[in-house]
Amino acid sequence: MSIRLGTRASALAVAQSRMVADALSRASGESVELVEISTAGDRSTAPVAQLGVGVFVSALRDALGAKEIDLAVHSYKDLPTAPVDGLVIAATPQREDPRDALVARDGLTLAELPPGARVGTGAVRRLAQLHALGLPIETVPIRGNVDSRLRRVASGELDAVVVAYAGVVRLGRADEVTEILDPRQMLPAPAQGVLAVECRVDDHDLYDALRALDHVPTRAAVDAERALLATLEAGCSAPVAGLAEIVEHGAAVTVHAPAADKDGEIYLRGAVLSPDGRVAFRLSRTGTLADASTLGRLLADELLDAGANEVLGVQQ
Ligand SMILES: NCc1[nH]cc(CCC(=O)O)c1CC(=O)O
Repeated sequence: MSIRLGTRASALAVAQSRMVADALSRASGESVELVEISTAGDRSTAPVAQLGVGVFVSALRDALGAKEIDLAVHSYKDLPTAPVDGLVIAATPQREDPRDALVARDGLTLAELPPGARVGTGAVRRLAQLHALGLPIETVPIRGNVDSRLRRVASGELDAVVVAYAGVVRLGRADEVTEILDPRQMLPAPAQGVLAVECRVDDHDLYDALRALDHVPTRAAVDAERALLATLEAGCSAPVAGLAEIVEHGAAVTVHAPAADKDGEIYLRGAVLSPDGRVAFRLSRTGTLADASTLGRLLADELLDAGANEVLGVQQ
């Protein structure tokens, strides 16, 4: 019998799941079949901020718990920060480029967009950072799968959209990107570009097979970014961004390429903004790969002390 991998049905989710299925069958010698599962996030057209965290993952986790599937592949950034009883993230494969990207008409970059240009994005984090740039553009809240968002530019309805570069790459459409956004302008979401491969805690054979797909520096970066998010989250849905990079030979490099050892250094940036982008707190800190979660918590505490607690509505 083959291993059943549960996935959302979107083109991006299926592309990501195929990558994991291929890697797992190479590592284990077993065959892996994809099982498409519809989630509340796929069925509803309401804004994600309104539907709540986890709308893309609950149905997959239910199917995993009920043994209808053996593993689930998620976009890590879609996972709520709370762990789930009985399930474990067995692997975080090597990260894709975590930055955000602009897909604009006529090859335009952000700076080249004319006054009044309509730029679509659904994420409060992206809207706030776009506003903070002070460009004469109009932001348009949109949602939907990456392919349907790109279509709004092709159809002329929008001048541009901001999407995760990783998603466009995995769909094989990187050539449509007109600018990769510098994290100094647009800090990505914690865990953007990372896949979470989840199985049942007591499924030891599968867990062991999946461990072979885990990428240590990616896991450390995610631990730092997610600890930052979890510490800041305390009862809020304000725009929060975070990016951990590995320091190699004195330079910070995005985790997607190099390997690194546990003694290596990690550089974490964090940002908290008001939804209109008028107030922004941006701080960074370095730590070791082995202590990645501590680094995330410490940076979150610094952001809160600097005043982010007021934007977030957290009582300190
Ligand atoms: N629910 C949105 C979502 N979740 C994961 C990705 C992209 C892939 C990734 O970050 O791993 C996207 C699309 C986007 O943000 O543009």
